[in-house]
Amino acid sequence: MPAPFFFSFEGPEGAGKTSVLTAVLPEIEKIVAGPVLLTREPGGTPIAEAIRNILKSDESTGMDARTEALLFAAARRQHLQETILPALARKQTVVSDRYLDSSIAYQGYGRGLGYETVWDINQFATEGFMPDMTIYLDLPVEVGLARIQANRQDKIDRLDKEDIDFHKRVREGYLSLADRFSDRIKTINADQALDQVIADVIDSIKQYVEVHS
Ligand SMILES: Nc1ncnc2c1ncn2[C@@H]1O[C@H](COP(=O)(O)OP(=O)(O)OP(=O)(O)O)[C@@H](O)[C@H]1O
Ligand SMILES: Cc1cn([C@H]2C[C@H](O)[C@@H](COP(=O)(O)O)O2)c(=O)[nH]c1=O
Repeated sequence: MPAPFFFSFEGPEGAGKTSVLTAVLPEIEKIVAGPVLLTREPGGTPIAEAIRNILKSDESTGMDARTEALLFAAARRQHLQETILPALARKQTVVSDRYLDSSIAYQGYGRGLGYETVWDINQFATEGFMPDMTIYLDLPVEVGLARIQANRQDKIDRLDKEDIDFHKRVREGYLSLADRFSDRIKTINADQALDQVIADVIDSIKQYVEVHS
């Protein structure tokens, strides 16, 4: 069995992470020939899920940007210590729906706190622990927002409701990260039929595992 891997999935709102993850998880289990733990950020432990509820709630409208960044980082710390690292120690591959890149994109670029500030607080939170490979689902923000407005009006949360310029800065942040960490981040065109997105993601993970086993 290959070494356990830590994969993260990233993307702006409506990129299709949930749809893709549901489809690719059984394929990843076959590729790594072992058990896979699917988890998410913010969340993945009771404490981090409680922080998630605060972060997503409309009652948190007006939350200070640094408070927001610190809460995401705190949830990440707990998730890493309680869920991710123990699973890897059990030789279980971990797939996380979002990780540190989300903080750089949303708080660093979206909120304008800047790359360095958000990177630094997350170094404290993670002690530098990063995914082996990150799948970034890229698409124009208008396409992603139209998808969620058409399909899940009821579940649109505080961050989804930010204005279009915020979401454009988030995408710019992701594109800049994909450029800076091109060895780790694999960009997938998410503005195509779901089956094609799924096939591209599976191919990328297969290639990565073949080379790194
Ligand atoms: N490639 C695609 N083409 C068209 N529609 C899609 C595609 N991928 C996902 N969708 C639809 O877009 C909506 C959002 O998808 P999904 O919930 O998987 O995205 P997400 O990235 O998890 O969103 P968020 O992070 O904002 O929760 C869903 O209704 C889904 O059916
Ligand atoms: C980890 C993380 C997440 N966010 C934002 C991105 C989304 O708007 C929500 C999470 O919702 P999802 O439906 O589970 O994708 O939180 C963020 O701003 N910063 C972060 O570090």
